[in-house]
Amino acid sequence: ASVIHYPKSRRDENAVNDYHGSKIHDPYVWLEDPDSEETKRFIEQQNAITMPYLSACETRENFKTRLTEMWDYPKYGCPIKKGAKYFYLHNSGLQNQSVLYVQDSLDSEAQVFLDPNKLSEDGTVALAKRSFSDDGEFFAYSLSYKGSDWVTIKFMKVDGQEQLPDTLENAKFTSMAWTHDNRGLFYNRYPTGDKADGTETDLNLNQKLYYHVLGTSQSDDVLCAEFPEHPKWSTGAGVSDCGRYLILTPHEGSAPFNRLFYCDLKYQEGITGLLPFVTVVDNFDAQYEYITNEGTLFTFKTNFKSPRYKLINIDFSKPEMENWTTLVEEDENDVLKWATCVKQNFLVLCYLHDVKSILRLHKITGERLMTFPLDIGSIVEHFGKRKDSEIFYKFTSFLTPEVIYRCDLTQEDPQPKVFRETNVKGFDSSQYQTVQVFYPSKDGTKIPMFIVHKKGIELDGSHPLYLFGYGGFNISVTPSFNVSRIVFMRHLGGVIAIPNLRGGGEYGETWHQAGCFGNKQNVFDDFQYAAIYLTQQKYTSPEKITIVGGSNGGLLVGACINQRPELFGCAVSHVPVMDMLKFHKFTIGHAWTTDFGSPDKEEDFKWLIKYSPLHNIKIPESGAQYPALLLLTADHDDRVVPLHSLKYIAQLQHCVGSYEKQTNPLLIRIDTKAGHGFGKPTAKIIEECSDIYGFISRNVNLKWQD
Ligand SMILES: O=C([C@@H]1CCCN1C(=O)CCn1c(=O)c(-c2ccccc2)nc2ccccc21)N1CCCC1
Repeated sequence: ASVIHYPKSRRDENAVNDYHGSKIHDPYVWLEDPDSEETKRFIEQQNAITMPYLSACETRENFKTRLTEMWDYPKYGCPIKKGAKYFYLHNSGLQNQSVLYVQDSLDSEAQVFLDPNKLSEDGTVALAKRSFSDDGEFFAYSLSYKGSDWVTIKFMKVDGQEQLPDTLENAKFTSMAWTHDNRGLFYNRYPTGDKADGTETDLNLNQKLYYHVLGTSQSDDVLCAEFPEHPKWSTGAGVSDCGRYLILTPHEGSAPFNRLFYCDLKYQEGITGLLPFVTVVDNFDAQYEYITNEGTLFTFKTNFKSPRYKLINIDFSKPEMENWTTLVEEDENDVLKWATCVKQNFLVLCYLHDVKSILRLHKITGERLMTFPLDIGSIVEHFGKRKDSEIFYKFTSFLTPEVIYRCDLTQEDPQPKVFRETNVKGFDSSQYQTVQVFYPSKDGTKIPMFIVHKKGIELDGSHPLYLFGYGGFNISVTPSFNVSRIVFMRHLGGVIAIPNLRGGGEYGETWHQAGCFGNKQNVFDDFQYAAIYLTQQKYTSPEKITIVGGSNGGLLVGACINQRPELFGCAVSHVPVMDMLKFHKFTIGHAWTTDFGSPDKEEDFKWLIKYSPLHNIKIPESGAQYPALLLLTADHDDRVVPLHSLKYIAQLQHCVGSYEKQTNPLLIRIDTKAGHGFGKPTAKIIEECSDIYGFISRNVNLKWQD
């Protein structure tokens, strides 16, 4: 492979920080300023070697052509009923953004209601959240620009699809909850500096709850809740199904724990200032998620003394814990993922059983009525409200694009029916198979893993393998349909492996905690032992393995190539967290201490310094080298700011780039008008995928198979 000459970048040898007595160098600290000429030049120099390298990958164009063809299939969201109309998202195939349609009934002519593609020529304006007033008269929606977490809230009158002038800026991580008198809506805002466009790295603190009265200007919005003594708290709020109560559930971090307050809006003469809240739960020991209420009797989904979650009832007329009752007990194996009340007195509950979805119908009084028939896979979307008599849900799996089911609960024995089913032209799922295995990690813990591949392959160690991991924040990696992975299997002979690493939510809060704080190394071990297992079982061999992860999964990749470079031939790390000593200093990074711990605490620092990717780069022992590495980030990523990737690649190229055995490339791709991933236009996704699989093919020596 041609040796790459990496740009030389300034190292500030005076930049040293003291952490609990340890002196830690930070030579690329100057890369933390996104607006400096030096940082901009660094980015230009890196892209100047990366983009030509990626364009030269010979399979790239084949991959892009085939990916574009296969991607071009219609995608639908579940219909949602608002007032007397139905609304649903639809993408004809290659549109940059999905379009919101409206129809008077499920089988009547649909019209475009809101087309985000009209809001930018390159598709970088995305529709984030949607919120209809309870009677469906008004519609609020938030727009995200260039991939940033910042959103602008806009309003429409549904009849006549009339755009209203109201515009709310500086919202982020925001609720959008209408009062049932249609007078206005609750939302969240952060105080901002002079720039809040997603390229700034300023900390997001002191989120406040406001009430916007329709027809007024944002400067008149009413401040309803704030916690000046707790700057890290979020102030997300919701309005109860009956419209009478405002439920406030502050979070302090990313863990499934929140406080619980409410305000009885009935006794508010309008909303004119800070609201009086009644405290129900005043600690972060558990999560309480509003499901529904009947008068003062409230149902919550909780992990209080139930790590796999359960449903409880709290009567707000006597909210003390000793009066709480259990409506649906915690299951002894399965994790309760969501619950919704439909048709007044039914509950639909969705569980995860060994990483596969299960859907059940219960009476509102708790007892189970039936389990819906369902294939092996995931329920990824659902819609059904207390006042509706039907529920829609979307199923997907590794080899099933998507099926939307409708279940009409007015029937005696309700049977779900296929409402919409999409096929991908040129893809014959019968040629492939999915298996689930349970392999031992370093400490012997059995870890579930899905393996997807063409039927009939020889287990001779010859197959290129795409190993994807996440492992944190209580997020479950469940089966999903991914066209680029289908192309990798179909045209590059690839095998896909998805281990469900500790730190995720696959087995509830115990599984999550097993990958947090001082247990974080379990996540890296689980991933490394997945590669060892797949090599031992002769699916593949080390030089043919590509490990892939994004965000917290990008940290996983960074840590694993530092710790065990000899296990993998290639690595792709998307928008990763790499500086574990400073992550809490930028944007919303402070909320991640609930998984990572805090560098400001001595005990936590001791764990963090041991695996922090930026601080554990070294020449591999015994003649090994780093896998071929492609890092990806973007200028408007304000979830995980690009400085993590910039500092990591600078340090890696400096320490390892000129090591004579390091013939694998160590590259970074910095995109523009893009962010952490949410809302990315189809065109950008296809370009990025083509670059990634071209990079993998070139470094794992794959040939295109027609
Ligand atoms: O993106 C992430 C993690 C994991 C998934 C969600 N996530 C987040 O950081 C979630 C971002 N996020 C928040 O952090 C908070 C919040 C605000 C103030 C106080 C507490 C929480 N509220 C949110 C509300 C809606 C959507 C996202 C929200 N990471 C990037 C890398 C490491 C973790």
